[in-house]
Amino acid sequence: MNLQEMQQIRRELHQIPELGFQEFKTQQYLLRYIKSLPQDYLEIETWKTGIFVRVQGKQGAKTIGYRTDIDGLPITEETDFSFQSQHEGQMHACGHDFHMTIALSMLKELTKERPSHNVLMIFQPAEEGPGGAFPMLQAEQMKKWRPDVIFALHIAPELPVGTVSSKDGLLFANTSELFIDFKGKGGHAAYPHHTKDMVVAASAFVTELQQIVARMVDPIDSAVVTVGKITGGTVQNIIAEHSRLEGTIRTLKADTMDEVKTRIEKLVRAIEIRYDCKGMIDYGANYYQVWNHAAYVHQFEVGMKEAGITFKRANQAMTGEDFGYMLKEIPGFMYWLGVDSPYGLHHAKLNPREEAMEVAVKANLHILHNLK
Ligand SMILES: CC(=O)N[C@@H](CCC[C@H](N)C(=O)O)C(=O)O
Repeated sequence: MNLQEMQQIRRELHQIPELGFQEFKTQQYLLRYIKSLPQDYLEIETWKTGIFVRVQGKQGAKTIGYRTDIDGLPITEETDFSFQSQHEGQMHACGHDFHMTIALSMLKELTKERPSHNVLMIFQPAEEGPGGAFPMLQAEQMKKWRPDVIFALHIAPELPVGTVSSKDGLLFANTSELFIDFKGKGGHAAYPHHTKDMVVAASAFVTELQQIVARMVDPIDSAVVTVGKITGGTVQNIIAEHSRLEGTIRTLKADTMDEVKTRIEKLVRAIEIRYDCKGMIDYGANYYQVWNHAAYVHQFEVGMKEAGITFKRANQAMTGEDFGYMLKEIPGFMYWLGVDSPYGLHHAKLNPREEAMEVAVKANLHILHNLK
């Protein structure tokens, strides 16, 4: 597939971002394209809003899995693209439009040059939440077409086009979503002494929360707690009866995740006592760390040299990825693809350079044709 065709697909997908497990238009778009390819060696099966496509290899001794995520984020786009999101309040702000286009392009090339190994292309919903990788691993298709090795990529705004990056061992952190509701007693803004103000309770919680990382986690280890959203109250002169915090916890070690959660629970109990309210915690979706298998990262590094693509050793990142669940069961790796965007992941002006998709397809086909 040439760059022009990739640009067209990426831009069409960019206009229809959908949240986790609601990727209905996206699934239809992908299926339409996949069914337009020569079908001789393809088997296609849907799973919820995702898709499995199996390419029957010439020898078929081994199956290589490749996973792309397909969901968007609840962000209002602020780019000046002519192909802006048509779904209000939703945007492909994490590059999944790129990821899908790269996968379709790989598939087209595989139907032209049949691979030696079988290839299982996995179009996975809900990476941003609540997580599609874990349930997809339990799917029937995963049992009958189980890959022997699996890989995936993620765009990296801070790396130049033409560069890929990875490392053996831990690449991405353990993550857990965090939702906390505080319930108190509302009332007139002029009579605070008759109320239990949940805006004040939420504010105290957020301020104190950062002490968990600053003072309770070993500085040699690492953790992040971020509150990305606070809601509470109704109007300016009514004291809020309810407040809600939505955030995420990131840790390099699984044990540290347990420790941070215990500290959060203690802090919520302390807020309950201090502000005479009720605090309820829900950890939402948890993602297992992305742990790359050294032997495959090594093959990837060697392969990129052969393909004329710059390989850079990556640092560990506090991003999360439910692809970690796939790597927990199947050996393989994940890598960063340089896309040179002035705005980062999850930013309303994310603007990755489209030429990077050609680099990714070249890199991925090289892996598929050469992986041992
Ligand atoms: C690559 C990336 O940005 N992934 C997301 C995964 C979200 C996990 C979950 N919803 C959470 O917020 O904990 C990320 O935010 O790192």
